[in-house]
Amino acid sequence: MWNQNWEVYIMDTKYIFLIYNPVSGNKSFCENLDYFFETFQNKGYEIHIYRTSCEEDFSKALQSRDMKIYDALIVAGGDGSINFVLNCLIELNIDIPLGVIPAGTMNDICYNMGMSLDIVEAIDSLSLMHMEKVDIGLTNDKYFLNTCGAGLFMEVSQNTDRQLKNVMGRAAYLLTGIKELPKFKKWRIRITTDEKVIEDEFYFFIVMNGKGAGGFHKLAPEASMNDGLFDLIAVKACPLNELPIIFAKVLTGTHTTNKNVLHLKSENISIENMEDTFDLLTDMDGEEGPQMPLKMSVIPSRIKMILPPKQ
Ligand SMILES: Nc1ncnc2c1ncn2[C@@H]1O[C@H](COP(=O)(O)OP(=O)(O)OP(=O)(O)O)[C@@H](O)[C@H]1O
Repeated sequence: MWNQNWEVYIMDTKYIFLIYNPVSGNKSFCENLDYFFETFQNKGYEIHIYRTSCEEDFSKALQSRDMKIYDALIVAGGDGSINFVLNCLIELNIDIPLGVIPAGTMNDICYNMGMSLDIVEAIDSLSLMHMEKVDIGLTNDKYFLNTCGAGLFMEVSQNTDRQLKNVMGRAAYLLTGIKELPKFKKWRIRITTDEKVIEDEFYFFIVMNGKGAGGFHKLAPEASMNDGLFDLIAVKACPLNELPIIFAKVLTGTHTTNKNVLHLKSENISIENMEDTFDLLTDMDGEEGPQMPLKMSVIPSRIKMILPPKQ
């Protein structure tokens, strides 16, 4: 078919659009580009490619072509890259199956969706083109696939230096987290769900669509990306010596019954800052999120993702 730019597309060719962030993670996706081409070409796909050089490029990539010709959009990058693409797809009203390659540092989104974190294995799995619809979250006017939160450790991802991430990987987040410990403070917030209102002092809260964040794979052990619900996990302002116990339990996913942990499920959650004197930055899928107050809703089965086939 002919598109507006007078480029020729052949009707029965299958097309994939690949957007990759060359600086995500340890930059290793670039070494796997050839394998990506080999795998998809062998399955009969023609590949069009866009290399990002800044945040604005995700939107530019999707606006600069007729997305209707593509059978799928694949993003190679970290959680931030995936989040930018998700937001652009919805803002531009583009309905296309989305595949993700775990080329970032933490890759929480890929992990939560059951993808292998090995890039070659992830490419093999994507090439099977098994698709499922998943829920997404909306906070104020921004969308997320995995998390939205604020408080202790929530700014670590945004505050970690890119070069440190490239060289040290996940350990870079750990270093930044340790550096941020002395700054943390308790915070009075009001949490409103469809069922209840809770006002208390907390160290942090995180609203989860998937099970894990920040490399903690069982942060919301009961969460599911297709149950139409959020899982909120919040740690109350308890004595400091109780925090290590909670974090140890987070590793095994047994923290949700701890007296200092609030866990609830809801379709809609609002969070208001009740402090007069300070506000906190929010985090959304590892990037800076919207300003408080936050009004969050689940949008069930909103996006078709390419996922590993169920065994
Ligand atoms: N070519 C580029 N050079 C520098 N920064 C870029 C480039 N392309 C995109 N970016 C920036 O990369 C950031 C997103 O990085 P991304 O989240 O994908 O990787 P990561 O931080 O290593 O992984 P994760 O979020 O999984 O820990 C965005 O802030 C975006 O603006």
